Amino acid sequence: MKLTIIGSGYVGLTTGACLAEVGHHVMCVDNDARKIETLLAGKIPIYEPGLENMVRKNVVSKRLQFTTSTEEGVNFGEVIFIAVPTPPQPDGSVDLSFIEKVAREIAVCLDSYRVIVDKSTVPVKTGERVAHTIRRYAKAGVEFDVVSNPEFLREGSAVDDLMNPDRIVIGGNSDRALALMQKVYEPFVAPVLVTDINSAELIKHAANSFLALKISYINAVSEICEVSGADVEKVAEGIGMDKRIGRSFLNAGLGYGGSCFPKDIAAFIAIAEQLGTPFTLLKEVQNINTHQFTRFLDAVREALWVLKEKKIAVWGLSFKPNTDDVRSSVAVNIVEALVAEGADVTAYDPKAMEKFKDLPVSAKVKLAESPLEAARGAEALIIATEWADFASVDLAELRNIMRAPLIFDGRNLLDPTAAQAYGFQYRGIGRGTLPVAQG
Ligand SMILES: NC(=O)C1=CN([C@@H]2O[C@H](COP(=O)(O)OP(=O)(O)OC[C@H]3O[C@@H](n4cnc5c(N)ncnc54)[C@H](O)[C@@H]3O)[C@@H](O)[C@H]2O)C=CC1
Ligand SMILES: O=C(O)[C@H]1O[C@H](OP(=O)(O)OP(=O)(O)OC[C@H]2O[C@@H](n3ccc(=O)[nH]c3=O)[C@H](O)[C@@H]2O)[C@H](O)[C@@H](O)[C@@H]1O
Repeated sequence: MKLTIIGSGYVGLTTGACLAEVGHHVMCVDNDARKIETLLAGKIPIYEPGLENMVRKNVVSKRLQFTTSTEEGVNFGEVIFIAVPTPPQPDGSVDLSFIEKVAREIAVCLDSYRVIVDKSTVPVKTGERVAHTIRRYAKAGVEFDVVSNPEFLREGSAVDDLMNPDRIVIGGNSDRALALMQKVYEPFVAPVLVTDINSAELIKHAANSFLALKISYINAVSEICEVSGADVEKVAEGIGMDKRIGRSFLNAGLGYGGSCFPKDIAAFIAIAEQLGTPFTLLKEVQNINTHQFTRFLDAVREALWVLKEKKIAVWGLSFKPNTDDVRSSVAVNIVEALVAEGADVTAYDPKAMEKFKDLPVSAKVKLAESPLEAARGAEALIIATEWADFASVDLAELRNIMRAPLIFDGRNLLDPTAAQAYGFQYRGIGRGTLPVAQG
């Protein structure tokens, strides 16, 4: 089939590459001319395992094309996916101006029947608005349908998530559109759930909010573990062994970050509020997330007494491992907080340092070429992202090059007993009452 994706960012590019990989002909559109130039030059603007090879291969076979022209894209695809940003507004509600603009842009180019698919994460009832907008701006008599097809990929494992999805959700009310959507997803081995548009839109916000709720739940438990001398890793294992609960998304840490959870939870709260059904549980999910971050920083302050001029190493800048994405990264928030208090921060990340350099705080942070170089002479080490490389660092060498042996492991990456055996004072998250000296 011929498919078009409008918005060649994280979701658009990975989805486009995977749809081409399974045999479709895909045209990715973006109004950022530099991004399209980069892609046309064979470079990938994001780091995602497996993506670069997949894009190259499908560009060579001409199944994947790039353009800045929406008109070209609308003429090309029978199905047109919208994958543009849906950022938060200051009050948490969703800024739908990108979606509305694309709807108008598509409308004026429509000449014959197209299925317009919303893949961006949008509030319930957005599909109805998109359909009205297209109807208003399109030539009289042109036929089209609007479908909701939310995306569930995770950054860092996007290719695998797209190629082997747990489910494909298609929300629509036209048999013609649903038949074309079934054809799009025919090559994938995954259950397809067909719903109305509103339910499909709601599934996305409800799923992300539930995952965030799981994280906040275990983070709240981690605080109880700390004061009671229990180990959250064991507690998570024990509750996760119940198949009804499951172990995934029960990793206690610094709280959830990234370009999706913080904005989507805020959005769902705003959506519920607007519908007159306040979702107070999710406000508590947010509160716990903030509290988890604050109490981690408090523990650092408590141990170091004064942060000003203290040399602190931070391992990890991306919001999670296996990505170079630093959008709403908790690791970056930690760096910002340390810098604001005058600490002398040296950071290292295997993939995210280039993108970190675009952030204002980077002007006040030194970047190292390896985890050990970042830790040289440091009075404390903070592990902010759980990159696998960090777990294999030689602890004896680390102990030798640090000025003071303090580790704050915000991701429970290291084995506390091993760290202590090498003379470190180790503080993880929810890992009993391991002491950290004061002053
Ligand atoms: N990043 C993720 O892991 C996931 C994101 N989502 C959702 O997907 C949507 C897109 O997110 P990302 O891909 O992360 O955003 P992104 O910011 O990486 O990409 C969006 C792209 O759209 C382009 N764009 C904006 N307006 C345009 C227009 N009028 N015409 C053509 N291109 C235009 C931008 O230049 C940008 O390249 C959001 O709603 C997000 O919540 C859903 C699942 C996963
Ligand atoms: O809508 C989206 O954009 C996507 O949001 C998340 O994916 P992503 O943000 O890429 O990454 P996650 O693996 O979910 O991690 C999000 C945050 O939660 C944190 N997290 C995750 C899991 C966990 O157990 N503990 C924990 O603190 C991570 O460190 C990270 O800061 C969802 O997992 C995807 O299903 C969804 O498609």
